[in-house]
Amino acid sequence: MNVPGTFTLGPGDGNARTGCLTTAHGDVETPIFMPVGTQGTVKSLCPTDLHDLKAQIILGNTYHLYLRPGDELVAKLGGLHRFMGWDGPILTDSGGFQVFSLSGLRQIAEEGVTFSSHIDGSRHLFSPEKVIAIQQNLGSDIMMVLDECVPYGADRAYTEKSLALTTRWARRCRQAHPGGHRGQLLFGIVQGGFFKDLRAESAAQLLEIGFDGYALGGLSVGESREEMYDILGDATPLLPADRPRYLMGVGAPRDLLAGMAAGIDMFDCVLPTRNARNGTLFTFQGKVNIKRAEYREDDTPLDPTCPCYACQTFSKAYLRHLYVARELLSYRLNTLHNLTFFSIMMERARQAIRDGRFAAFRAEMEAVYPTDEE
Ligand SMILES: CNc1nc2c(CC[C@H]3O[C@@H](OC)[C@H](O)[C@@H]3OC)c3nc(N)[nH]c(=O)c3cc2[nH]1
Ligand SMILES: [Zn+2]
Repeated sequence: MNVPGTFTLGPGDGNARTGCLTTAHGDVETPIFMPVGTQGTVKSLCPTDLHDLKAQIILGNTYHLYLRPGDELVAKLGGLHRFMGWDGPILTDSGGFQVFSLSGLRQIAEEGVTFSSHIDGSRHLFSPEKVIAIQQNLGSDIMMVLDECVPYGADRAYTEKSLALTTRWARRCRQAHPGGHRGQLLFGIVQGGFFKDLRAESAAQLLEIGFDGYALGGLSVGESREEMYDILGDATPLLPADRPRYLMGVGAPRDLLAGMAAGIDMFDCVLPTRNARNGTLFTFQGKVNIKRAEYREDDTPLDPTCPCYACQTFSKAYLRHLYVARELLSYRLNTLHNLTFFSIMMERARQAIRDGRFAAFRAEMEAVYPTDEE
């Protein structure tokens, strides 16, 4: 078995590429979509469900798990893998994003960011050293550095100042986790807002520090699709080709396709799990809003080509009934299906890249997921 951090590139097609990332809990075939399991669970699913839908790696979140149940407790109970019963790879975000998006009363200083818990208002400090210690306690296979995800619309002066601090924090994270520690990998996060020269500066600074992988942060923060794609196209080639490239918080099917076309290897987004809970289901014939009256008497499966338990067992009429009745089973079946769709879509994308027909695959998918939609 390769040492954790080994990233072997497979066949490519244009800038799209396939690869294999070795982690301490197994290999990850890329490009990959990672289901979000913020509080130590992919909402409404068991680990066995995740294995059934061929999830290769899932996400946990430092901010949430630190506040509840506590990273020290999770460490005492054997780490996040044992705690949640998931034996595959886990990536945890540093919590930088959640501190800026969820908590109250934030103060940014050289030392780190001080914030109030969204749960009980208690005050906490996230320093680079602290978020590394938390992720080491959780035992995640891929850790993220502490960064400031610059808000959309921040001016150049703010972005520049934030970038300099974020780079100093990244350096401190690397010093706190020089590598090798139980095979836990550490990824840097490129910031720089929507200023291409600042993005280039950020990438160069992170490369000089040296990380196991590189993420594009500060995107999917409310910008237009063209603004995201503009930065994506410009910044991705600045990331080393021989290391994994991770686009944080992205995204819808069309955004995954655009990301892969630009050379991105890893994605995460709450879309499939969150949309499942509000009745929006993804199929290879397009999106289905299961609460619509047209499905009231529809005895056909959601997607006859889908191997998931929901599509193999129930009708649209039943899925609609569960949703309208707010039954818990609705969350579970809809989530099972949506994550199965994302998993199959990514498998088909990997095969299309290997076969040199990614452009055709992308066009086929965009025909049912048009770029002008929501
Ligand atoms: C949605 N758009 C978006 N999400 C983002 C996240 C959270 C993903 C994390 O948040 C949780 O999902 C909401 C997941 O835990 C995920 O873990 C990686 C980011 N995290 C960091 N550290 N830095 C960024 O610049 C950043 C940008 C994002 N843009
Ligand atoms: Zn299905």
